Amino acid sequence: MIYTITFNPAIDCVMRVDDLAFGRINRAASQEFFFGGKGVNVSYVLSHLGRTSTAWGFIAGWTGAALEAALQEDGIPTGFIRLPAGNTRINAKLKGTVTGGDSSEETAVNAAGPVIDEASLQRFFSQLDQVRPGDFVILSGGIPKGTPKDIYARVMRELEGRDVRVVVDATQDVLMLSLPYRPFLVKPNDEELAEITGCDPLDEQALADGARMLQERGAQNVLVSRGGHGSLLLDAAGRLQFAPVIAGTLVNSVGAGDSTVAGFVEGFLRGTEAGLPETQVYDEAYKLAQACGSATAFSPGLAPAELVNELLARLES
Ligand SMILES: O=P(O)(O)OC[C@@]1(O)O[C@H](CO)[C@@H](O)[C@@H]1O
Repeated sequence: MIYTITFNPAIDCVMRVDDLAFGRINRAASQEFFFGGKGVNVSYVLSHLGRTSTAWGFIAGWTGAALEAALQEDGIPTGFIRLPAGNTRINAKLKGTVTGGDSSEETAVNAAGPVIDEASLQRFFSQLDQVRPGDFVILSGGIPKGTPKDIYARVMRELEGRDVRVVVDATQDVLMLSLPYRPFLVKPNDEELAEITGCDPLDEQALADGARMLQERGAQNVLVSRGGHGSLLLDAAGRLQFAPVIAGTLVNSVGAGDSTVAGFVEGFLRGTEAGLPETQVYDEAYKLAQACGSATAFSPGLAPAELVNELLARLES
């Protein structure tokens, strides 16, 4: 089983606004709602690829109830802990031109989200008893204010010795503190890696050094997404590869990184299930990761299966 864990899920309100300016009323040309948060997005992309995962994490209030109902309606099993107070956050994602500018940009305002109380955290830790050998646990996204920065590390400590592969998609201390527990995959983007290494901007050499540092500290596979510049993978077999971006038109970058994570996990499972040798398994995982990330970037929503397959075929040709 794959469990995605989103400590701070969100309803993403995506609005197209042209000539955006502070200090006045801006009118949106379009508005769409997506049920998200990083782990939830991973669950959605996995389901597009035909793989079942269970979405865990914390929800609150009417927004949380709406998110849970939507996932269930979309066939994604859930096991969220309901917090006693607050509401699951609504994140504003604005796309369009800013006054004075001529190119379209993406601006996000991510809300803080509800506080996770101690009793709910305890319930969550009891839930981890359900995780079995061979399972994947994907810890994705930011944590609400007041949640200890070593929370992902604590989850991993709890799962230690159970033959569980853990993926960590987090930033700064939350990521760094998880490394001694040997996460199967970490996926910082280049900006996050720059924050960690203190080296900005990162050229290819600095990116490679940063990835090696994360591996030396414990990560098994390190996948660094670089937006329009492609990505790099330092795999568990010690091979470093840079991949250029797949050609296409950017429609939406929200969730592209999460789609990359989903693709890597699904590709790893497909390769393993097919009995491929280790290095080929990572090659398959990396290709599907790229195809899924780009399929989301080129679509209004998350990685449609048809486009994923089309891009994968392009990478394989
Ligand atoms: O605040 P976090 O948890 O870092 O990021 C949350 C978020 O921006 O990540 C997803 C895209 O990756 C969105 O669905 C969501 O709004």
